[in-house]
Amino acid sequence: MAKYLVQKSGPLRGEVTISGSKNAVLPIMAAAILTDESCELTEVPALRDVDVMCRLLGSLGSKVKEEYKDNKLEIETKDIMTCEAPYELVKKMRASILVMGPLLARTGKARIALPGGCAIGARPIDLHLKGFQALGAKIIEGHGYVEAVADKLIGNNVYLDFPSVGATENIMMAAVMAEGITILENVAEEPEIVDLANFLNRMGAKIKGAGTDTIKIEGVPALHGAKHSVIPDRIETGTFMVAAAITRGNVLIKNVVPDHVKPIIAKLKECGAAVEITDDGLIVRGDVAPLTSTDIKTLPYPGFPTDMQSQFMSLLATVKGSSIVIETVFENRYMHVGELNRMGANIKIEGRSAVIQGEKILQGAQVISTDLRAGAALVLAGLTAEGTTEISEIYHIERGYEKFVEKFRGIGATIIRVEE
Ligand SMILES: CC(=O)N[C@H]1[C@@H](OP(=O)(O)OP(=O)(O)OC[C@H]2O[C@@H](n3ccc(=O)[nH]c3=O)[C@H](O)[C@@H]2O)O[C@H](CO)[C@@H](O)[C@@H]1O
Ligand SMILES: C=C(OP(=O)(O)O)C(=O)O
Repeated sequence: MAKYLVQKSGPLRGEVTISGSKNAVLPIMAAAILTDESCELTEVPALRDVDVMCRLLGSLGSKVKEEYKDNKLEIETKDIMTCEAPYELVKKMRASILVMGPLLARTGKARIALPGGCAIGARPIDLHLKGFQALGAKIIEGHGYVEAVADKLIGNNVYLDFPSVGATENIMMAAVMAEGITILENVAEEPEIVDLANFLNRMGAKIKGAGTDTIKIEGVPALHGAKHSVIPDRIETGTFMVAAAITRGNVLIKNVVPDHVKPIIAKLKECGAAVEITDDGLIVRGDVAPLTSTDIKTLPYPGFPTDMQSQFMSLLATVKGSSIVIETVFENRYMHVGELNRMGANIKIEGRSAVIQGEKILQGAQVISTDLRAGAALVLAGLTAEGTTEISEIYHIERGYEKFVEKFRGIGATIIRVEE
């Protein structure tokens, strides 16, 4: 099993370039099976999750040409060989469920292993299924699998109980070739939804309103191949922004969309960091003033992203004053707290809230990365901790960060990956 060894690193300085977005590329890859023509994707991050999606699409019948060196992917799905996403792949990556909408749209059938919960919450898929049902699909559950079947999908109005990112994407992909008009209300407004809608529209879909709470889809008979460049990863951006602040450094972060990280910019400024938007990207400085506490509540976009909660908590553990973090999106996203406390942080959990007493001198320790962002938070904490932080189960981190160690080393961090 591989591990990261992180040493206290002093102020990080220099430039880092952000990769394409994991959460945008995964649904876009799934959408590529909606056509029998070839789709070409660029700015594809070389990640474990992308690998799993390539394997899943391959098992469904796609020919996937990976040019990881150039961050390119070509996906061609002349025929769908099977409509099933097996447990073997779904258990490796929950986002495997995103093939359900496209399979249903293209073949009238999708059978997917139920993903179950994970380290951050129960994560049911009831809203995805309700949407498919509204479009005319019959849902059958049993033996750990869920199946959706429809002779024909027909446009309908769907109101989501919660603006779920995955449900918005899955239902949108199911509806693009349904007969008539579909109106999706109370949907997620994340930039990744907009990127997916832009890709689908390039394939010939008729989608309006992505990025707002209401999306209108006019069904079309078929989609064709398209080329698309994936948006930069706003969570990777945020992670390096916090890295600059927590080490009291000065880092230029390139290939970013500043609008996508507005809530992170706002919170870093509240803490006393300086953030400057330039033509080249974002310059984040943690060395201009003493950093102080702030409160955070995670919310669907454009609120503060849950995927940045743990990384920000590492920062709050080191600044002057006490902070409150409230996690409203996932019911159990505090697995990193125990590990941060083992490094000397003082964080108490009360239901969905965490109270952080700051200004702690963190100490390196052996810690476990329980999920992707928890792992990133431990790397950030390790950069300021006395001695060595040994992080295990880093496969979680490598699910979603491309060249993580290389990028950190490029701005002066002392971090190595070791194989045991
Ligand atoms: C691959 C991907 O894009 N992953 C992101 C996506 O996950 P994902 O799409 O799984 O997240 P959702 O927005 O669906 O989940 C948000 C909340 O809604 C609940 N829910 C969701 C669907 C459903 O049918 N029923 C239900 O109750 C979930 O349990 C959770 O509490 O958005 C999350 C919220 O921004 C991010 O943390 C993930 O990084
Ligand atoms: C929770 C995340 O991803 P996933 O939905 O793939 O588990 C994440 O990217 O932080």
